[in-house]
Amino acid sequence: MASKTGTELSPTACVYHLHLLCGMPSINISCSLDVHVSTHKLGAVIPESYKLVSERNRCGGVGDTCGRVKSIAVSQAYVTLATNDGYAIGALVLGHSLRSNNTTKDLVIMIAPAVSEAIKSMLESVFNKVIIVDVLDSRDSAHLSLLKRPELGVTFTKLHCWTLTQYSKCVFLDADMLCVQNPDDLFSHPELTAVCDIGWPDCFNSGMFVLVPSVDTYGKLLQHAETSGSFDGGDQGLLNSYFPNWQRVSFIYNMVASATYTYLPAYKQFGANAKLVHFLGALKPWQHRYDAGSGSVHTAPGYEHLAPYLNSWWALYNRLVKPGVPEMDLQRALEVKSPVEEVKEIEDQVKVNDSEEEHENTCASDHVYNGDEVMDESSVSYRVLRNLECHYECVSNGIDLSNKDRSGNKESENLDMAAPTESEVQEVAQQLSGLSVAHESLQEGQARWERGEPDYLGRDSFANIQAYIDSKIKNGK
Ligand SMILES: O=c1ccn([C@@H]2O[C@H](COP(=O)(O)OP(=O)(O)O[C@H]3O[C@H](CO)[C@@H](O)[C@H](O)[C@H]3O)[C@@H](O)[C@H]2O)c(=O)[nH]1
Ligand SMILES: [Mn+2]
Repeated sequence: MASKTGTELSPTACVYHLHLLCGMPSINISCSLDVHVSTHKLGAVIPESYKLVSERNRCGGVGDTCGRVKSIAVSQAYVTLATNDGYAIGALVLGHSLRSNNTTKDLVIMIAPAVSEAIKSMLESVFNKVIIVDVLDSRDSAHLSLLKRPELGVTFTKLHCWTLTQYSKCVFLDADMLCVQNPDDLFSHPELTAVCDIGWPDCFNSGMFVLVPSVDTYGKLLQHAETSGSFDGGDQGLLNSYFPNWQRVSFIYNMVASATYTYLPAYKQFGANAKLVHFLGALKPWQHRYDAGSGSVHTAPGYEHLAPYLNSWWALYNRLVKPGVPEMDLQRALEVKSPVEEVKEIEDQVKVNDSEEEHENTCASDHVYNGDEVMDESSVSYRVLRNLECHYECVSNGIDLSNKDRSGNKESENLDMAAPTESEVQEVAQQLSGLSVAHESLQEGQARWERGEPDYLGRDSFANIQAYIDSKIKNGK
């Protein structure tokens, strides 16, 4: 607990003070504010009506024995959000990971009424406060569909964190984050401090941000949402347009796990400093399959680089969360959502070709990913991307496709498998906006990388680079 002494209380400090004094929900804080904002100073007599300060109040120390204001608790908290049981499980692991890294801050979770009783009581054992909030929804399907994440409208609910005026400062954390080192030094930063978004670094990623709760800011944010909306349909677009002068802190405070492989040397150099890891994207840690036999996570293809973090997440989950939640509730909470169902279906359908020789000459991957999504095998997009991926892998394996007759050999047979028409290719390339490479040579790939274009297909993943190096070594090149 930090405390402030010897100065006149600022209006905001008074708000905290009153919250601390009025630890009882029956007190209507808002109608008391006007009086106390202007009259309370350190040493001032606390009116009878507010002598409710209790020894049990964890912030404590606000009044002396004569009922005078002695100090003002300025407590700080990490805040997260879970509108359903799945994210609540994520939040439980996040909470444990913060505690196991010895945070000195309070932990607060905002939940929607949809969170089940069993999981709610588990949350109460980990978080200092469990607050039930109304779900705010942007209902902006147009923008959200650009993000391909229709479910993210509810992330507007995050805005409620500005109403937590009993805290002088908060750090909001997405429920899909994991603390790997103590990040408490974040609290020395002002509102609004955050980390660059990896997709558009002029924007911040709203998975972690430092905020100063204020009913006034909350109202203005809601107003901003109403008048200007959000350019991405979620909270991130709204917050970025409301806080254009945000301050940047290091990527280690919101290390987007899926980005680590796009700049591997930097990851190797700085990755060990990470304090908060963020499993951004459609497939969350609790949606990966954990294999109790091997004690490790079966990472979906394309997510292999996340294995160390996913294993840490599952270790905490297995040790501290799973034993405390009834099996039935857990099953419902971890109910695998569509992306994983699709992964399983595709995995079951695909016959993995183990033959070493065939492996060299044909495509190594069994699935096609567009970013986070596993695609429907029958779709045009699937066939186009499959074609691109086959091409890439043949190139990676040192197979020169440029002079081959596409109908007369094995690798080209594979390449042309269900080959899409030219217009289909164009259509999908357009859909992927920015991915204009139909068939890419290594040089083109390098140029794309140097232009900083997003690696939608994960072509530059470490696994692919390694396969390429291995094939070169094998071929003595
Ligand atoms: O149904 C939902 C969806 C989200 N959340 C909460 O909102 C957060 C954000 O959603 P998430 O699925 O983690 O989004 P990201 O994949 O991280 O996507 C990005 O885009 C979102 C929408 O702008 C931002 O909220 C994120 O911070 C940003 O990282 C979650 O962690 C939860 O805390 C829920 O409680 N219920
Ligand atoms: Mn997130």
